Amino acid sequence: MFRIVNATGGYGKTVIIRDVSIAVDKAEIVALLGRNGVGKSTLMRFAMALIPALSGHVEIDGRNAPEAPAKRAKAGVGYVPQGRYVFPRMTVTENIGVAAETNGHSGRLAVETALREFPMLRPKADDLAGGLSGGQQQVLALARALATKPKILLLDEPTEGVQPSIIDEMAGILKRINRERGVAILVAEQDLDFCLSIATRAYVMEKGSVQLETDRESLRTDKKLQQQLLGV
Ligand SMILES: Nc1ncnc2c1ncn2[C@@H]1O[C@H](COP(=O)(O)OP(=O)(O)OP(=O)(O)O)[C@@H](O)[C@H]1O
Repeated sequence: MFRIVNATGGYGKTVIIRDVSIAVDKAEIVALLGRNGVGKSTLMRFAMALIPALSGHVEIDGRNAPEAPAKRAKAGVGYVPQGRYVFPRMTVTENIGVAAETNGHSGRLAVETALREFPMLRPKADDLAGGLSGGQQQVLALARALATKPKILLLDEPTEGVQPSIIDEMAGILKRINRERGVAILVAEQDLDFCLSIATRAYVMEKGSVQLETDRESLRTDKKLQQQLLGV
């Protein structure tokens, strides 16, 4: 359903990712693992057309994805960047409404759906997003991405700076979204336990390339692999 094909790209003349290919099927949850700085975020930016492709391309349902980020979002790619980026001076409701309307959907319906799906946001609906806790902002960023009605969600380190109880809740939320809405998820993470709790497959990156594709069982049992590739 979603494929990154032979992706090569970086910043200016510096090539960071080389010849990376990744596929995520409809309604799959796939993890993108690797140590700090191996290029996970850069691959996510490539997938969202936020950096130019030196070579390679992205396919959605067998078709080449449009090159501009806004068009890619309309074609069904939802993206939550590392550090989340909600609009801090807008309320929770406004954040969700704007995301929906920018992508041609009803803001009112998106807000209703989000507050139903994420009870944690209900008491905060009229609060400024900048005043929420890290975990609440992460959930809001997720709600914003979902308001665009994506086929696939790209999540860049969603557990970073989020307290453990909310990480567990987030894992539950992602599994539910995946099951009930049929949204595929590609999640870049350093938190192996979180990935093991939600993803059935993983790609492991090293130095800008995919070194290994593996399944949950192998990741869970192969301690040597964990140490070698993730430093855990
Ligand atoms: N905007 C940028 N301009 C130039 N170089 C960058 C930029 N962003 C990242 N890099 C470099 O690209 C390399 C890969 O970084 P990237 O953020 O993609 O890795 P990562 O695996 O996501 O790591 P992290 O978990 O720390 O985010 C690093 O060497 C980083 O310094």
